[in-house]
Amino acid sequence: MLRFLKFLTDISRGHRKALMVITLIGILSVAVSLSFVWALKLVIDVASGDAGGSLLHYSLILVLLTLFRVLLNVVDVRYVNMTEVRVGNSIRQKVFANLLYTRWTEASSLHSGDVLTRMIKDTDDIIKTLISALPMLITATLQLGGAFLILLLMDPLLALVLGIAMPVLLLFSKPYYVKMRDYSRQIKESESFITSMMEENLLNQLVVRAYERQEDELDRLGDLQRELQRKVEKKTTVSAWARFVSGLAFSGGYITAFIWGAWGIAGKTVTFGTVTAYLQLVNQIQRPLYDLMRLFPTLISAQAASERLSFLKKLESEEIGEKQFLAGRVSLRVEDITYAYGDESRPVISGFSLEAGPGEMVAVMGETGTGKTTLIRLILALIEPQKGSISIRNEEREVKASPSTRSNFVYVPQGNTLFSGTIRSNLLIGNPDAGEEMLVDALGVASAGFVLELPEGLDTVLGMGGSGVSEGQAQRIAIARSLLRPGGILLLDEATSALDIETEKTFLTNLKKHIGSRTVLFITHHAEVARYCDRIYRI
Ligand SMILES: Nc1ncnc2c1ncn2[C@@H]1O[C@H](COP(=O)(O)OP(=O)(O)OP(=O)(O)O)[C@@H](O)[C@H]1O
Repeated sequence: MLRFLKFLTDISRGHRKALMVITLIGILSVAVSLSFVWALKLVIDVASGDAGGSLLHYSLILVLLTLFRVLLNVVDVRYVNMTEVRVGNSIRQKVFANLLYTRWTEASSLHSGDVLTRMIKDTDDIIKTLISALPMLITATLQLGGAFLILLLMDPLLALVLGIAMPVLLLFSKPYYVKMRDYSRQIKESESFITSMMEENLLNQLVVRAYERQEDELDRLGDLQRELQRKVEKKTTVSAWARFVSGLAFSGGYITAFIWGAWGIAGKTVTFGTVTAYLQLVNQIQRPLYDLMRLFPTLISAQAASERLSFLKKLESEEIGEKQFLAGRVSLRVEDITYAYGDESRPVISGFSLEAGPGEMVAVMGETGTGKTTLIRLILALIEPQKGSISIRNEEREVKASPSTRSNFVYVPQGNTLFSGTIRSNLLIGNPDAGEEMLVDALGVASAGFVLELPEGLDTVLGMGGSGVSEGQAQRIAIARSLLRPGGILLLDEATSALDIETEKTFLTNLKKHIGSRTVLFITHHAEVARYCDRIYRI
């Protein structure tokens, strides 16, 4: 519980003033409601002759209080809605930023479907708690306390009789709390599974269709949904039982107050006004109690959500430090490196060395699974070698590869890595300041001149994953994007795998001609690529 409160305190930083205003509006509403009860009693007592004073005067107060209550409600809704959006945006920004800077090893082990569920659904639970549940917890407690105090002043015995119901409810709450928290966690896990499963299917639609897996996948979704339903049913049963007990207590309270009042009127010990006030007060005790009961599941769900979001927030970030950009002619040196993903007795790369200098094209070849992509990850300092070192140097200095030297590399990963949007916006990722001429030149070197022949040219809109162009075309746009980035070392991981031999040759000839003082490292299976290189390393 303490951890939950600490999480809420941290996450609400920057919004505490807004949350305080919402709580104050709530407190003001409570004060108005309690004053309303008092005014109601006076109006009826004056009307029935049990008290002196002006009926018009008290009626006017009653009307004004009603108007004020309605007005407060409108202000509250507006303020709550605006704060909801702001808090939601800020939580998602913080979590998303953390994810973008998380160490690669941790980030790559997360399932994006699970992460999205946490960022969307769990964040919603936290927002609901911060904006509605916590202020309501305060106002409901105040309303309960205030109404109880007035009742105590009016009729201490009735207040005590009704007051017994509360400790009974609290006694009941503990086992429910534990059970509901467990079910909430399980429900959230199930929701994550479902989102992950659907997301993976949408990403791999082609495989699903080609392997005619639609029915199987729908069955799998059905199983996961049934599992979720079972968990929700269990949670609902616990919560329904809690509602039943509390409902009995609340209704009992109302009937008690009503009969109490009727006997009081019969025995002439209380006035009509007092009985009306009793009933209003019981209502004002019941309502916050109902609210508190309703808050229970929300708070429990939010506690589970806070644990899941904390996990994302606590992922270890990379220490990027100040960027170390080496200008001019930059070379790369890999010295006797060894790397294992987990078990250090089974390294993926062992004692590997490599040199690549400015103006050189160097190839790293090896069978599949021998660690070529791992080498790129090491060069980009996404992971660190257990032994050996990787460094880059220009004429002035030599620096060890680290996240802060990443700006010196231009990387073309395997596969289609284009974003949805125009081809222009994809190219500008390489260099946001690139002008039209630079874009056209880069497309030329990458043998991607076809872009300019498209009806919309650079402004052709691509779908998710660059859909709208072929694999080979996407690869060439990705190469053009990389050529625009101002780093001294080009890392091309199977970057020509989807090109036909002629296009590949044209591209390699172009690249050799335009490489200038850049250092190029090819990861490749293609003998053709290796033929254009100055040196070949086997891994
Ligand atoms: N994130 C990871 N965690 C654990 N093992 C990994 C991870 N990524 C790769 N490996 C393992 O490391 C080995 C080398 O993988 P890598 O992707 O570097 O090979 P590669 O030479 O690039 O293969 P390919 O030519 O097929 O692309 C493989 O045995 C693979 O199973």
